[in-house]
Amino acid sequence: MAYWRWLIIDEISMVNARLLAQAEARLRAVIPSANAWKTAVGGEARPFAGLNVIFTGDFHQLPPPEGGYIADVPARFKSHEPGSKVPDVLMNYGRELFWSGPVQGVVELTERERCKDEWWNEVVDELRRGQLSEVNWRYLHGLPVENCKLSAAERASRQRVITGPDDERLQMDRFKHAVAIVSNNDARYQINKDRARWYSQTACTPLRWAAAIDKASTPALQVDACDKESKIRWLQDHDRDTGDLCGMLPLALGMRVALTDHLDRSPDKLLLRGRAGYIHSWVWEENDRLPQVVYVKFENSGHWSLSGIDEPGVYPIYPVKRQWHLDAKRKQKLLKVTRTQLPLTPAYAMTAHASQGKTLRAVLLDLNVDKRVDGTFGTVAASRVRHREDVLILRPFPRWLFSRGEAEGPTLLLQTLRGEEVDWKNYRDARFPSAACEKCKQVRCFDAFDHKQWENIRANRAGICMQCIHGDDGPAKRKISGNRAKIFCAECHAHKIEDAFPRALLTLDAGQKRCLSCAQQVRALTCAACSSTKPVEKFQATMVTMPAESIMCQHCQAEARDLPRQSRERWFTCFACNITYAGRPYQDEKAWGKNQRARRCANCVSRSSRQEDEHTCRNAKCKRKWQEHQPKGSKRQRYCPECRRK
Ligand SMILES: Nc1ncnc2c1ncn2[C@@H]1O[C@H](COP(=O)(O)OP(=O)(O)OP(=O)(O)O)[C@@H](O)[C@H]1O
Repeated sequence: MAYWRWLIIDEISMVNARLLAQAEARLRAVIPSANAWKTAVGGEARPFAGLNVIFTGDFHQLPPPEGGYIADVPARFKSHEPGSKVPDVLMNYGRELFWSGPVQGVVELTERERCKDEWWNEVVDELRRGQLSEVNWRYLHGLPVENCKLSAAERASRQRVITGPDDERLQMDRFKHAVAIVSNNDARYQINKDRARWYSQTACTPLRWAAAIDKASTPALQVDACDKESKIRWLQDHDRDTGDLCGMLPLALGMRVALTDHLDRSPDKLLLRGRAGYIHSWVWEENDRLPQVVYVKFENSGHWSLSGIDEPGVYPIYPVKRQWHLDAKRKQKLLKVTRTQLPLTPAYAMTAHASQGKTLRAVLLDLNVDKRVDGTFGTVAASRVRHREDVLILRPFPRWLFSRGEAEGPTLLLQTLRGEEVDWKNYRDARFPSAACEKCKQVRCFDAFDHKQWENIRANRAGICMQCIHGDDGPAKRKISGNRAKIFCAECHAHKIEDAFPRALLTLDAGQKRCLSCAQQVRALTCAACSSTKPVEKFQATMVTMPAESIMCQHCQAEARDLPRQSRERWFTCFACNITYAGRPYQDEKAWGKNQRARRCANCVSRSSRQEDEHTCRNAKCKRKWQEHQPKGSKRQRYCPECRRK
């Protein structure tokens, strides 16, 4: 390692930020300081100890399942508050290697070599951008497309979603052994077992099950979860949780299997994890749980052959021992189990993560995935083949799953690596609107205000941050779980999140909406009651956040309040904020005449009028509201103090 000069890391999108940080630190620790390239002119160690590192990959492909995505925007670009806490230091360090300088330069490959099918490449591109078009979605499903001028043959070739289990294309040779690409390991494990059974039936060859032998360590034996039923359950868990060894491994002669571990790294054989082959033969006594050895003939194996085995490309696979933990999610893992099993799995299904980087002869896709699955699943799974004819989609899928837009992190990272200027202030304003707290006067991000206070700010009124309300003991931030879709501001031409807009201005048509910071810059307003344009000082602060037809100057407000109730056709006083506006309330005609609570302005319409620590009595005859602080964890009182006494 002391003489290494180059390090090449492929599929960088799947390397997690924490692992990259650990690798970088390790290199600096092990490479001797005597190496001239390790230290810079100033004497400090260079990143990666001065090695030349080449990263290859595409950040618009799948992110790592855990450990932090390198292409996620680092915390320092998101926060308005200098010195705010970084959630995971190691993860942040790994990200910064890419975002702040050590990675210099980027080379972009723009030509597609794997697939020359123009239409399929167009579909893959749309999936990559998270903008699958309606037309292509309809073609994939074989649905009619308006004004389609394609030939019947072309349209048929574009229908990749199968019509059902009887679809003739499933009987084609290439799809009989084709691998199914799925989104998670549970689905992969189940499909592998089902298709192994199906293979043994269609090939008329007996299916045998190799059952893993699990030996629990003493600490594991002492916990309750180590009884007989649990051991049977372990055999059903998928192999990623159990040391990459299957619990029940179906085996049949001629069945397609893949390695779950690196077996032989010699350059002629390269029997690495994921390498597929067919079961050639085995040595397996009738009553044994496991075979003594399974011989696998590997695909594209060249001409090597082992001594004692005549047929080229055949390799003996023996059972191996691997350790796994019952408490794998804990930091200090204690409950160790040792499993003995063959390092093989049926090669009929793989996760999209495992497929990334591979070129496959034919694939079966399941695109009807959970909405939490990363949007890039589609592009990774669909781009493994050379022609559209090599893909079949197993069931219909909704278009919205792949039309949720592309992740912003990879695009911004690419801009940064290209050396382009990124407007970080604009980025922060669009995603993390901020405001000054009325009490401490510090500019805080919107999640530092509770919902009620932020609603005040959205209506251009004063708001107090959570820290000033609760002190150091209370929560400093609230959890934001709203819609993160961006809305276009007609004034500053930026796409911003909903929280950056006054609630009232969101009722306007698209193209007329104005964000809060643009609304605050308005210097003159026109009163809808007297039609005169006056400086903004002549209006209440909240008027800048209202649509033109609701704006009323202070003079007209005072006049309106002196008028009799009957004249309220042209103005109203909001029940929640007690401000008089021109026009009619946001509520529908029927409600506003009868129910004064419904008489709310567009800023207050969906805001709860519930006070902090306010409760409504459960007693149907009482329904009284009372205020009482009920700490978390204590028994919740559902009846008011008076009903409790009764
Ligand atoms: N210069 C080339 N000439 C001909 N074919 C090529 C060339 N480069 C790549 N290919 C073909 O494209 C296939 C995919 O290439 P490669 O694995 O390098 O792509 P990739 O960019 O890593 O894709 P991904 O990251 O999506 O897996 C190769 O298996 C090869 O068949």
